[in-house]
Amino acid sequence: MAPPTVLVTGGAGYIGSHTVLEMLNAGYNVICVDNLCNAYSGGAAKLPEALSRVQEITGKKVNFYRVDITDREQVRSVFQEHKIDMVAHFAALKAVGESCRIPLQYYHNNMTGTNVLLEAMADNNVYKFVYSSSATVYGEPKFLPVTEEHPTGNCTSPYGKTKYFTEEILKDLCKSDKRWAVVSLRYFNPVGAHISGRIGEDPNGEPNNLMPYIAQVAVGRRPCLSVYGSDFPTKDGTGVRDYIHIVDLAEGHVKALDKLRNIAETGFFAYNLGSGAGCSVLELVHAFERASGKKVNYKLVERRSGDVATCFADAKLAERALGWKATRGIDKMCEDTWRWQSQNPNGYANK
Ligand SMILES: NC(=O)c1ccc[n+]([C@@H]2O[C@H](COP(=O)([O-])OP(=O)(O)OC[C@H]3O[C@@H](n4cnc5c(N)ncnc54)[C@H](O)[C@@H]3O)[C@@H](O)[C@H]2O)c1
Ligand SMILES: CC(=O)N[C@H]1[C@@H](OP(=O)(O)OP(=O)(O)OC[C@H]2O[C@@H](n3ccc(=O)[nH]c3=O)[C@H](O)[C@@H]2O)O[C@H](CO)[C@H](O)[C@@H]1O
Repeated sequence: MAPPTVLVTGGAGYIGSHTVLEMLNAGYNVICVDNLCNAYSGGAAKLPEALSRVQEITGKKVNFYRVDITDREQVRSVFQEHKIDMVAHFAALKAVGESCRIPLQYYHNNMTGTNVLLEAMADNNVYKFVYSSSATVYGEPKFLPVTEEHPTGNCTSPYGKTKYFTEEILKDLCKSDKRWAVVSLRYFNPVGAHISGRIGEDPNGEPNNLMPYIAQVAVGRRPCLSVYGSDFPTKDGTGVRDYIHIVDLAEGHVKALDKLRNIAETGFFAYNLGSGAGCSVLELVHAFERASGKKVNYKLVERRSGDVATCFADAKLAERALGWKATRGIDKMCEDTWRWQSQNPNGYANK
C-alpha cells in the first residue's frame, strides 16, 4: 500500500522544515505549501533554501507550492493536484510582540488561514489534522508542571489567542462531525537544529527568542544579550523555561501522524511536547558557552512585560498516548544550535 501523503503548511519554516525531514525519513510522502513571508526563498530556485537542504540531507523529493493558506483557490488547487491523506499545519505568524501591534493581521492570517484550510480538507474528505499549538494557551501557569488538564484561554497576546481560539474551533468541529481526528501539539520552547548543521532557526531581524539571540552573540552577529529580569523567584533569579530539541519535537509529529494513520479513533486530542525539565536563562547561557567554546556577553536588565517566572511541561500524556518522549538534553540543544549557527553565521542567506 502506498505511504500516506501529508500536506505540510508552513513547511519552509523552522519547525516545518525539521518535521518534513523526519516525515520523509519515516516514509511519508510530503507536499509542502508556504507563502515564504518568514522563510528564505533562495532566489529563483524552485525550492526554498531550507527545503532544498532537506532534499539534500534525505535524498528524497519534496513537493513544494508557493501558496498562501488564506487564498481559497490556491489551497483548493493543491487538493485537486494531489490525493492528500493528512495535514500537518505549521503556517502562522508567531511573534508575540508583533501580534500586539498588528492583531488584525494575526487574526486574519492565523484564523482565516486555518479555516480556509479546514474547509478545503472537508471538501476533499480529509479529516486527519495535526495542529501546531503552544504552551502559551495556558497563560500564566497556575500549577507546575503544566499538564493538559491545566485551564487554557488566559492568553496574554493576540498571537496566543489565535492558538487558543483555533483549538476551540477544532474541538467544536470534532463534536459536530465524528469523522474529524485532530491532534493539537502544545509546544513548550523549541530550540536547536538538525545534527547536520544544514538547517536551523533563522529568524528575520532581531531574534525575539532566547536561543537564537544567544547563538548570534556567540557567532559575533550581536554584541550582547539582554537578560530580561534577574529578580524572579527562581534558582538564579532568571526566567525558567522548558526547552525541547527541535528534532525531538519533529519526531513527536511523526508519532502523531502514526497515531492518526493507524487508528479508527476520532475526536480532539491535545498533548504537551516538552522535556519536562526547567532551565534558567543563565543556565542556558553557560551551557551554550561550554558547547561553543565562546564567551556570551550579557547584561541583566528589567523584566520583559508578559514574562512569567517559570513554565515547564508534564509530558507524560504524550509518552503514554504517542509513545513519544524527548531524549535530547540542553547540552545537545546547544551543540546542535552552535553547529548550525557557526556554519551559517547569517542563516540561509549566506549559502
Ligand atoms: N517556534 C516556536 O517556538 C513555537 C512555539 C510554539 C508554537 N509554534 C508554532 O509552530 C508553527 C511553526 O513555527 P516556526 O517557529 O516554525 O515559525 P516559522 O515562521 O519559522 O514558520 C512558519 C512558516 O509559515 C509560513 N506562513 C506564515 N503564514 C502563512 C500563510 N498565510 N500561508 C502560507 N505560509 C505561511 C511562513 O512563511 C513560515 O515559513 C507556528 O504555527 C507557530 O505558532 C512555534
Ligand atoms: C508568552 C509567549 O507567548 N511566549 C512565547 C515565547 O515563549 P518564551 O517567552 O518562553 O520564549 P523566549 O525565548 O522569548 O524567552 C525565554 C526566556 O528567555 C528570556 N529572554 C528571551 C530573549 C532575550 O533576548 N533575553 C531573555 O532574557 C525570557 O525573559 C524568558 O525568560 O516564545 C516561545 C517560542 O520559543 C513560544 O512562542 C511562546 O508562545
